[in-house]
Amino acid sequence: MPTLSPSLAAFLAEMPKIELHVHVEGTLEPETIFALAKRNGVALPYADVEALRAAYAFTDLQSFLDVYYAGAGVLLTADDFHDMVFAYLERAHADRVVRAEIFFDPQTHTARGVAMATVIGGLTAGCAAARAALGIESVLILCFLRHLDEDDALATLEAALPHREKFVGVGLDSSEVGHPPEKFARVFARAQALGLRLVAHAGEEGPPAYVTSALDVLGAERIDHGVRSLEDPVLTARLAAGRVALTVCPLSNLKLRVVDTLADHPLGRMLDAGLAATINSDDPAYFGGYVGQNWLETFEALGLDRDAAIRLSKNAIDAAFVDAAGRAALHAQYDAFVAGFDPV
Ligand SMILES: Nc1ncnc2[nH]cnc12
Ligand SMILES: [Zn+2]
Repeated sequence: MPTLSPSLAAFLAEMPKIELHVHVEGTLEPETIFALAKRNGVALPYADVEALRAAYAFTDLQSFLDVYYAGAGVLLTADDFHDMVFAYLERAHADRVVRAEIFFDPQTHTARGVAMATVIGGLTAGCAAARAALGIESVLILCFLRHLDEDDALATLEAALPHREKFVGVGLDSSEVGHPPEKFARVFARAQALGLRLVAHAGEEGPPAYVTSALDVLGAERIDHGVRSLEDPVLTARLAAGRVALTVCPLSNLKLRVVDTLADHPLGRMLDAGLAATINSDDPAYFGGYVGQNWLETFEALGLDRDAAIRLSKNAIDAAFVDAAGRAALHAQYDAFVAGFDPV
């Protein structure tokens, strides 16, 4: 594997970043899971931290989700949600993340009797605390679990409406294959009518046709993952022409066996095809690295250069759910970094 030049490594480490694809429940570190289990008197199906970590040998998306939902079962109080998102934002800040658009899975919690107000209230307070303490911006995106039925998603959206101002959009995650976007057409139409932004996981394990229907049936503005899009030239041309952002998560794809090695990752080919790809961490506590690590390992494995870093960063700024002034400020901040970067 080629090693990064010290100059490119420093550039990647120090540049301002935007994270558009991170599941807050996927930021729970094993030690935190055990600490919260103790604090809340929740029994875990793992003897200790080592046994839990040993379960992180995933073979596919479902093998990960089974462990991820078990881990999320320790979250009960608003403080738990506050502390989880604050810890993530602290860690992201250390990676020079200036803005994070954070997914949460309310059905994982409401199904266990945790109130929607507890989930959203705790997360919102944690984001506000991180903004005040660190200056990091963040917004929340409510995801529907696609292995559940659409009526459950509709009821979840209604239950969240008293907190409408606390999340900017909705997404679709969990087990992809066998749960096509079409299953969620009504709930996405309802979310759109409410003025919410729309994203969906598609083309992670599922076929390119799921990406097409996420666009056509759900009205998704960004595609989460979308790495299988390249298998369909018509879709690829459409995504490129429309500058549809794809929130790619390389270490996730490696851990969940979407690719055999990072050197096989399609990110470089996606950029060559003109796709508006971005780099993100997905579930960093489970996949061996936060967003900074995703940048470093991917650039090393694929031999990408500084121009690619600038394109990927600009793609993320263009895809962020901010107004025109906010976008201009993010571009200006990034441009100032590039202009002022002092190679080592
Ligand atoms: N990578 C992923 N794909 C689908 N659903 C998820 N939920 C958390 N991480 C996910
Ligand atoms: Zn994801």
